[in-house]
Amino acid sequence: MFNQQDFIKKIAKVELHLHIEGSLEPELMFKLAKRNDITLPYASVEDLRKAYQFNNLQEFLDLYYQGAEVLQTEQDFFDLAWAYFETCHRDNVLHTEIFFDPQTHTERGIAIYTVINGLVRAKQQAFTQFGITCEYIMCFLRHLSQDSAIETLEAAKPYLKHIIGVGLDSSEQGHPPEKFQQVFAMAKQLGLQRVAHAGEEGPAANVANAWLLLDVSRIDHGVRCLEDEVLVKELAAAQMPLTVCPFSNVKLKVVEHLSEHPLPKMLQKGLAVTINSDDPAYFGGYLLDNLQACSETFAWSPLQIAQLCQNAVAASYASEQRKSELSQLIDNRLAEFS
Ligand SMILES: Nc1ncnc2[nH]cnc12
Ligand SMILES: [Zn+2]
Repeated sequence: MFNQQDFIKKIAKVELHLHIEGSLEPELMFKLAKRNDITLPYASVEDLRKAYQFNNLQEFLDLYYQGAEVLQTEQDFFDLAWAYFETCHRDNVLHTEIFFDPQTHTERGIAIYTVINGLVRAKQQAFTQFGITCEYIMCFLRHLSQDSAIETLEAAKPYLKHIIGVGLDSSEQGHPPEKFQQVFAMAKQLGLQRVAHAGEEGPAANVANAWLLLDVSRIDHGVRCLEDEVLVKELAAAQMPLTVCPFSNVKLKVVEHLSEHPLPKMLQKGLAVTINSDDPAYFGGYLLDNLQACSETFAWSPLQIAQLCQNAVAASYASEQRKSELSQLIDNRLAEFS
């Protein structure tokens, strides 16, 4: 008998919106705290999990930055990324483009090479052991200054071969894309891809300005673009990829319930939607869980699910050869189940 959940598990998947610091599960947080002699303000893993109730993005970010403090050594960053790659392998996520936030660590005195070396070692092992391909996207924290972002870009220059692009994350309210125009222009000059969180909590104008002023090739979240009909038409016509994160939007109260998520409307308008997990350790599930829950809630057909997976392949920064392999794997799985 056709089992849709099994189909979603087995189909080749690509993730384009995942913060590695947001994949830090409470168990690993406690393990690293112990290893680094840090006392967490929670008595147990259960206590910590109970604290994961958020009314908005900022409440989440406060806990997320606090949690990241257990990350101190290259081995810690390796262990963090390795745990995520193991989940990818389990769930058949075959290509992933991972955000990391160097300023969260350099502000605490951790060297950028400590972060990057640990992440790169995990990526190399994920390829040799699991055949998973991965790219890293370095995000600037928008609550910090553009000067700090420029300093970060300068510090990353020796490691640019490990970084496919730059992104923009953290508090959207009060920190619009135009604040980072110069550093994004510098990143473009260096040949880096550009993406930005926009229209998550902030207005549709942030989506338009990220596109226009930062010259991004993907919008992260973008759900609030729906408030501007002209913009929606332009995004759809250009097939600008939107990396939508359904569980995140529910946990951060962008929407009250998954059933109220605007995903069906976004698809109906012809937007280039992809499904992603954002910060799975904090939001209750990985890419597979997001896809399975959405497919149940919105009664998606196997063809629709395969199309969403193909959207992620098309929007990825993988090589053309890798894209073609991934696309073929998706088609094969669909053919097998039809
Ligand atoms: N959902 C999100 N929005 C903005 N910044 C983030 N950093 C980690 N997760 C984020
Ligand atoms: Zn995000």
